[in-house]
Amino acid sequence: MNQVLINDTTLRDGEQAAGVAFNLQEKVAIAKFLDSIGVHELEVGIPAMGEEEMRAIAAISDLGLSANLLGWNRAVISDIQASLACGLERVHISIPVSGIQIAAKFHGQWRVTLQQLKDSISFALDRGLWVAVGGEDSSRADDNFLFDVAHYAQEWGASRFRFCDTVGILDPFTTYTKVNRLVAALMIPVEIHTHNDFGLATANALAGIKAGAMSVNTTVNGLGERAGNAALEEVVMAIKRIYGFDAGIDTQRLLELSRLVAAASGCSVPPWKAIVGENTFAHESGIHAHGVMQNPSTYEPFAPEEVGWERRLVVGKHSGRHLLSNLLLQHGITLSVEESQYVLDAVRKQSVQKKRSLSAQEVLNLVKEVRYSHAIG
Ligand SMILES: CC(=O)SCCNC(=O)CCNC(=O)[C@H](O)C(C)(C)COP(=O)(O)OP(=O)(O)OC[C@H]1O[C@@H](n2cnc3c(N)ncnc32)[C@H](O)[C@@H]1OP(=O)(O)O
Ligand SMILES: O=C(O)CCC(=O)C(=O)O
Repeated sequence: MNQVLINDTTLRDGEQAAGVAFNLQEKVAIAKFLDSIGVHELEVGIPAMGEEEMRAIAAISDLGLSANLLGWNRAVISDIQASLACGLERVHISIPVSGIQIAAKFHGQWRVTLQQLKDSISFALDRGLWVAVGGEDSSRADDNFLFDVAHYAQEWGASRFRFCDTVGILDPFTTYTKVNRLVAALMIPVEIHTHNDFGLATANALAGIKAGAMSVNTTVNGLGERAGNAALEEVVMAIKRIYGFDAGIDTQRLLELSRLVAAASGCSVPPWKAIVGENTFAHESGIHAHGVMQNPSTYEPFAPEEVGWERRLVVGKHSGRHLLSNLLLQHGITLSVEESQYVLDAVRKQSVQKKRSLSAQEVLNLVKEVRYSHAIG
């Protein structure tokens, strides 16, 4: 792996998640943050949506960020005009490539589809824009037709072709095969765009990269249409830690970024969410906590600080003696083996009642109660 460009689409596909609506300030703040941690490219929105969206995109365009900025467009001249009016220098032009999409959007008239693509690419190029093309629903397209469209896009002057698994129906093996063939057939770079309908968006994004895609679409927290997209934090950490490739992103700020997008989108992150979920570096189970206290690598794939977290050891239903003693020692308390077992039994009972792990103070209260009942009992 020599190069992987991260083209983050939180501000476009991320915002397409039902119910998510960023305002101008939020869009600007997210764009600035992504840029500041080294994300290479940002798909900043859809100018054709109208004046308000155009104002937000123009405001991002005026920031003078280091990241390349792309506006998303249909193969429609007025969409490209809207992108130009925002001051963008790069456009992504999307065209459906599967039979099902062409039937629904172009009454099955694929020649008309291609003509619209040709006209919009040439309109954009004539105005000095850098052009990328997206094959919407590439994963369900007839392979020969997909190749034809990609070749035409290349011939007509596009600088990149996006392979889209629009409804998230591929697995990593098929993604690899399909993307690899496309990469081999084209001179221009291929980008991989995946969806999470079967929970495979990140795995498929990695398969696309392994197959030779030079750039990958991500969204923060995996936000996006339906079940979302490949998560930025997952893709960046997976290529860093599994493939040993550093994409140049400041990973220590991934948690802060996740929180910014969670707040702006109103979509909270589940505790078990990879990389940024609250439980990713929390240990409660006795066997795990015992191991982590000896050596954190026993149960952590990398150090929490690498993504902005701190490790948490919490006492709860599954905890054991070692974790309990560790907590109590910090408060100057040592228990006998027998006392520890009484306290652990009480912790289990209370955790089940409260349906959570316990705070340090709650554990200390249980210690007092156990000691008192045994003193008088
Ligand atoms: C897979 C994806 O994520 S694609 C991106 C999806 N994102 C969005 O739709 C969010 C932003 N969209 C919008 O704000 C609106 O849909 C707009 C402004 C783009 C268009 O709005 P409207 O003119 O009201 O049309 P509407 O959304 O109802 O229908 C889409 C139209 O675009 C056409 N269309 C869809 N994709 C394409 C394409 N890639 N190229 C050309 N035309 C297309 C449809 O055939 C339909 O055309 P019609 O109006 O002639 O029947
Ligand atoms: O860029 C494109 O062509 C469509 C991208 C997209 O959001 C998708 O296919 O899911």
